[in-house]
Amino acid sequence: MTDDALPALVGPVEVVGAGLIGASVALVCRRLGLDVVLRDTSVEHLRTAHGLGAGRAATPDDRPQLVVVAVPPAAVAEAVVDALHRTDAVVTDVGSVKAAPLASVAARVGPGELARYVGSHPMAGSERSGPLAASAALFDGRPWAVTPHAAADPDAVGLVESLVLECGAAPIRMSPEEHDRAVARISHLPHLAAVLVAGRLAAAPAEHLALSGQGVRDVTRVAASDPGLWQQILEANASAVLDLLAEVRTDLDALMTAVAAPSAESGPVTGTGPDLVEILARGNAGTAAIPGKHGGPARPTRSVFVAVPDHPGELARLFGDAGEIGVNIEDVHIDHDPARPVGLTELVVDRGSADRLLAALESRGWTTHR
Ligand SMILES: NC(=O)C1=CN([C@@H]2O[C@H](COP(=O)(O)OP(=O)(O)OC[C@H]3O[C@@H](n4cnc5c(N)ncnc54)[C@H](O)[C@@H]3O)[C@@H](O)[C@H]2O)C=CC1
Ligand SMILES: O=C(O)C(=O)Cc1ccc(O)cc1
Repeated sequence: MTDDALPALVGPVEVVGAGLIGASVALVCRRLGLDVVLRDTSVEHLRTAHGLGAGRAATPDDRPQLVVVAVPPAAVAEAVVDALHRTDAVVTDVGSVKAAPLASVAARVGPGELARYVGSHPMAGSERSGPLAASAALFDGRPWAVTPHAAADPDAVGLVESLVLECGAAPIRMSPEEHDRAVARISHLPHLAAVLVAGRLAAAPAEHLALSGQGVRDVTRVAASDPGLWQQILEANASAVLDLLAEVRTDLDALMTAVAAPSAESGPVTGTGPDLVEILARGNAGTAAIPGKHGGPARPTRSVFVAVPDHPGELARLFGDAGEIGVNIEDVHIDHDPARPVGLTELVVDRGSADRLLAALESRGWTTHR
């Protein structure tokens, strides 16, 4: 999707750092037919990204319209400064933290160069890294923060928003400082919560782990991410993260008191903190507050569980049937039954369509679980 009021992205686009995010941006730009120039300190990543069709190696004659810096957080400022010195292109970066790299860039370039720099941050990715994990569909329907500083050239901001739209994402403009407070809450704290829960599993007895279901997988998925990347992200946003961790420490104390407190049936509740149900209900309120896909209000969904035989083509048949029944699948998770050659597939659908989907799948011979 493009916006006629914004400057057109015509290329060449230079991508510095052809890993998960950089190679994904590059694949989108190649799909648009743009000339894409790749740079990476890793010859292997460069070769892999090129082999995936993400672009070609840079030459001294290249004159990019836009440079996208997609290197690890601690290397962002240096790579942005280098791109501003080396080219007359608009320069953006996709780093997970915005204020500290901007301060470092602003201290090292002239005003004309600084005007061409507009930071940004796609709220999409995965626990994997490197070009082999890249996908042109990575940013589809995702929010992408665009964080201009006060002296940014409006055309440069517009070009970065054009890139975001071309990637299928939704640009959300905010200041670098507000962005950093926001991601501390919706990305960095959730990451640390996942890490703490997953850390309790590392040395767990095998017979405990054998009971693992979808819940523990949902809560811990991002804890599989690269520790080096996350060390850099958390160090760059330490102040906002520490503020939230202090609040969580208070919450944890209240939770321990509430779990230890006698229930209403077995005796009077002592203390003045929230009781367990209040704490659990606050979790409900928090999950309901997360906007739905495409930034809209959260739409109520329900999960429909279907046993899918472990044979080639069965999943495609299930999706085909759901399509014929006319129900949109919002999300999908697959769990493997350790005891049987089936996958338990969770289809997340609009709450109003769930009963219809269940009945129609059952009539087509699928084994469902309510
Ligand atoms: N992993 C994720 O899910 C997300 C990451 N980000 C941000 O995107 C940036 C890139 O992260 P990923 O793509 O996940 O990492 P990655 O490790 O997959 O890719 C980084 C690439 O940069 C290269 N590189 C390192 N230093 C370099 C330098 N000085 N010059 C040129 N190339 C260099 C590496 O060889 C690698 O190919 C980070 O700043 C991260 O904070 C943003 C959104 C999501
Ligand atoms: O895997 C996921 O769900 C993520 O949330 C990935 C992610 C990692 C770092 C970011 O700065 C943004 C997104």
